[in-house]
Amino acid sequence: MLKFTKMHGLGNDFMVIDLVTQHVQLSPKLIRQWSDRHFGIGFDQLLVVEPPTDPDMDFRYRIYNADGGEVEQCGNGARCFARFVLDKRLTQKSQIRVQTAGGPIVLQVRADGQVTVDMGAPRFSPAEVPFQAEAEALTYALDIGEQCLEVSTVSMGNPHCVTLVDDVELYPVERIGPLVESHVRFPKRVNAGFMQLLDTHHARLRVYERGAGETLACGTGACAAAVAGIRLGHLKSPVKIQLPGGTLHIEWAGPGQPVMMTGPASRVYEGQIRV
Ligand SMILES: N[C@@H](CCC[C@H](N)C(=O)O)C(=O)O
Repeated sequence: MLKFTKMHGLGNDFMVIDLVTQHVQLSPKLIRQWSDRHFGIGFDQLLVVEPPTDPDMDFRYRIYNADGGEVEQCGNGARCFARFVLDKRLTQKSQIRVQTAGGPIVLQVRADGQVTVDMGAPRFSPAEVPFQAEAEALTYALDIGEQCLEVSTVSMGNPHCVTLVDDVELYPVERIGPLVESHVRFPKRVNAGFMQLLDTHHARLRVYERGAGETLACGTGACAAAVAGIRLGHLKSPVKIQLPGGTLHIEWAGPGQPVMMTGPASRVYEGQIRV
């Protein structure tokens, strides 16, 4: 029997497993079975806690989308990761340094229970996103067949494409999201964010996530949207990003500086599954 914890960050939900004290052979097929909302446990991402391979880090954090693919980063998951390792007494540190495939991040659980994550510095060069473009620019014209979108691309460890829209509730995210997610100019596919500006410190966002579909919240998506809005001169730090599942607070001092994300992390239940 494999023990797991079901958690969520603003409704972006996770199965979290401790592979410091347990062992399981993961496969894309097994992850797809577990993620199924009718025949499995149901989640947007599987989060795995492992011992670090880098001695400067406290843990290694691995992330798998509902489609079974391993990805580089997950912001809402990072906050749940912090709660999980403290609740399971895998650490007693107040600042937790975590190794991810998208680069190191630092987690801090605050006295009010909210978690602040230093997500590292965003990257913009097309090669780092990755995105096919001749040169780096603030926006790019992305031809999706039926229309051309003006998009910003950002790597938060994982790839993001942010489009400004007039009304995010009315915007057809379910139709346009998949066209952006699997656009040929994103060789690793992309998380497609659609942002409506409200004022200089406040925006609404919906994200069609790579490998998971539209979720109630995307932490790295909120960071990427805030960063894109600041770079374009529409937003100023700190920024509140309002997602369908709730609000995240994002701070960014500018190029080369880390993005700080603050929000909640909730435990739903403890479970075990036969493997
Ligand atoms: N929900 C996450 C992002 C999860 C990974 C993403 N779908 C990807 O493929 O990069 C978040 O909160 O950041």
